[in-house]
Amino acid sequence: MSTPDTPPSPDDAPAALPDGPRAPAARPRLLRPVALVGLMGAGKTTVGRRLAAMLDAPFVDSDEEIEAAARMSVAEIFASMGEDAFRQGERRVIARLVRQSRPAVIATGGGAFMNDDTRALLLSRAATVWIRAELDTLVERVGRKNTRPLLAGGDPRRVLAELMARRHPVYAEAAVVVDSRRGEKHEAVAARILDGLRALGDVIEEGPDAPQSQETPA
Ligand SMILES: Nc1ncnc2c1ncn2[C@@H]1O[C@H](COP(=O)(O)OP(=O)(O)OP(=O)(O)O)[C@@H](O)[C@H]1O
Ligand SMILES: O=C(O)C1=C[C@@H](O)[C@@H](O)[C@H](O)C1
Ligand SMILES: [Mg+2]
Repeated sequence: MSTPDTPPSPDDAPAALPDGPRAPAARPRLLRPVALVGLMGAGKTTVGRRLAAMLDAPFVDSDEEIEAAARMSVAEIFASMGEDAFRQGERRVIARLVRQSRPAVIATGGGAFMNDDTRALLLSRAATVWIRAELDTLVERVGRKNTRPLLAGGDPRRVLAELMARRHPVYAEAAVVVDSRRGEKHEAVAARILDGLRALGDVIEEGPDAPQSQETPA
């Protein structure tokens, strides 16, 4: 115990209470929107939701936003108004989403990045991430749901292979490329995207207690 004429010793400091209340660990914070691009089945929607939760950021999906605005499913929009009308709606929706005041994780529709205007906008205002997956993986994943108009009535493997040949060189313009491998959990893909975003340097602000990269040095 220290007295008024003895300086306090470090031992006088209150003992750390291991089980006492602590400030909650601050999460990394998003400074710019993140736009996920890639083919149908890559995981833009399902991985994107996990990534947004890790960043405590809003999650938005351009397909879901278009559906809400049109009060129709993507398949119904394609059937009743055609693909061109869908693409115009997609361009407008994405332009709105990247300008939201609070940066969000945006899952874009698989074809959105192929539009020159949308791609230019995303490359200038968002951190773009291509979630890349092999053909076999995509074919297996899209087989779980039959709501994708571009795959309706055709052979999904053939259609996806054609889209892959056309789109991969364009998706490759994204700032970050992350492979989504078969058997790897959504969370693992989201964590690697977070590492990629950190490496860009101007997308994530670290909280004081934010967990550091999961990557182990080679
Ligand atoms: N890493 C993963 N591990 C296991 N399943 C996955 C993974 N990523 C995606 N999936 C599954 O693949 C399917 C398609 O994923 P998702 O809907 O997220 O793709 P998408 O890129 O949003 O496709 P679309 O462009 O058609 O909207 C879902 O059933 C999802 O759970
Ligand atoms: O790859 C595409 O062109 C598409 C992907 C989906 O996200 C939807 O936007 C729609 O089914 C078209
Ligand atoms: Mg999706």
